[in-house]
Amino acid sequence: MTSKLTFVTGNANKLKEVKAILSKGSHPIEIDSQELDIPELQGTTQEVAIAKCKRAAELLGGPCITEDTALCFVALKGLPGPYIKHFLLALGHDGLNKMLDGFPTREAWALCTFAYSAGPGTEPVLFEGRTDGTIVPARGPGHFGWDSCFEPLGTGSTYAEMPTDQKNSISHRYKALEKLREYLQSLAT
Ligand SMILES: O=c1[nH]c(=O)c2ncn([C@@H]3O[C@H](COP(=O)(O)OP(=O)(O)OP(=O)(O)O)[C@@H](O)[C@H]3O)c2[nH]1
Ligand SMILES: [Mg+2]
Repeated sequence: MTSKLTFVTGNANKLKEVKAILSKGSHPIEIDSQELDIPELQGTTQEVAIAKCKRAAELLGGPCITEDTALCFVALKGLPGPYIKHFLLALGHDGLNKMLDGFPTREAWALCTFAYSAGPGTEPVLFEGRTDGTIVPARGPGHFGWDSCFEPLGTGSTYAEMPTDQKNSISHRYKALEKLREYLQSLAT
């Protein structure tokens, strides 16, 4: 990939993880970032991702990637999903836990949806990554969203308690980015 790929996001924590993940591996990818204020559609995670990426490419006038993260509760049939940002802001970690009191399961999955646009007027391509886990009372530093109350299956730690490299090797974001990396490599060959 000659010119750097632009990641349109307003989230510094996401950007840090995306740079760390894409800089590794046999075909490292360097990215630039642009913070554009793009209204987020209501709809499925795929609809939200496609609409955001289309708008980002139009505003940029060129190719870009965007990312949407959803935190989906099994007991709530996948909600809050792409609306987790608003639930977290309103309820905090305790509130997210309390939402599940009285339900038979505290299982959840983190879903990351990257969208790649080749430029304005083109249909974005989606790459999804999913990590299953459980919603738990917050443990670990609280500097990234709901990381401290999501415990990936079989790890015994929340994302927040994990060393960065460990999270970046099992996360929803890592899984989605590996699919995006493969796709970008196929474009380059
Ligand atoms: O604990 C976390 N671990 C993660 O790995 C993670 N990835 C995203 N998030 C948060 O979940 C919401 C998604 O909303 P989101 O995808 O629209 O992000 P955003 O609006 O912050 O950025 P962007 O849309 O400009 O890219 C936002 O509150 C993000 O902070 C995470 N929280
Ligand atoms: Mg957003």
